[in-house]
Amino acid sequence: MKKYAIIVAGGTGKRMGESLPKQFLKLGGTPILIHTLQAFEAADPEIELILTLPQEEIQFWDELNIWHQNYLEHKVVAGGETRFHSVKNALEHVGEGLVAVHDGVRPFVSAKIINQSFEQAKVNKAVVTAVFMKDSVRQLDEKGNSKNIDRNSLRMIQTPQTFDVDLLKSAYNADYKSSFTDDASVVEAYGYNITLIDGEYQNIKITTPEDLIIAEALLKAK
Ligand SMILES: Nc1ccn([C@@H]2O[C@H](COP(=O)(O)OP(=O)(O)OP(=O)(O)O)[C@@H](O)[C@H]2O)c(=O)n1
Ligand SMILES: C[C@](O)(CO)[C@H](O)COP(=O)(O)O
Repeated sequence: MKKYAIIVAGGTGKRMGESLPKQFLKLGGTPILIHTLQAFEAADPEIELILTLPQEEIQFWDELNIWHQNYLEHKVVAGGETRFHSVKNALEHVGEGLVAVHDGVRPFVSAKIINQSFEQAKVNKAVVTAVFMKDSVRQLDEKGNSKNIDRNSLRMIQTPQTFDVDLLKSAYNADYKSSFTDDASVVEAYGYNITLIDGEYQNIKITTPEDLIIAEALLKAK
């Protein structure tokens, strides 16, 4: 079965607070996004890679690739206003089979998780990686009062999120809603059940400045 991966990197990284979008910041001297693409290549070189980027950064990315001699084959697609719109644009370049959607800023995804996601998606069609909560959690009401929530009933959701292509394309025909923070929320709104599989704590999303410090440490420990 043909395998695709949409690597979403069409954001601007506001929470990182740098002028350069965070996906291009360096980790061990190499841009984060190159680490992420290499993780998919290492997992299975047959996976067809589709990368979404902000339109205004496409030329910069070409130059970065030449500078870092990164010759991994991939198709570049302009991103959209939100992650939802970026995935929707990328789906136009995906044929039949299975597709993993992965955040470009999660460079520590392992080959094991990528390959397990595709294997499980052959059976369950909508497979999402998740880890248990480590902290206690409380829910706020409208008055600002909080109450404890059983953390065993919660999961922290990661990517890859891997789907049957026809299912994901059908789900993405929906109009955008602000509750669509990931692909699972889009597919669930379409009426399909999500299968959770174990993710990995090291598969962090680099979002705010301290994540870069953690990422450098994770890279050294690899
Ligand atoms: N219009 C967008 C917005 C986000 N993303 C991608 O979705 C992933 C997860 O999003 P997030 O971490 O929120 O990235 P940003 O939107 O760039 O960050 P911020 O919300 O801080 O601006 C990132 O790899 C990001 O580049 C995308 O492809 N297109
Ligand atoms: C897709 C995601 O990484 C799953 O945890 C997350 O929902 C992205 O959220 P963000 O608000 O765009 O960072």
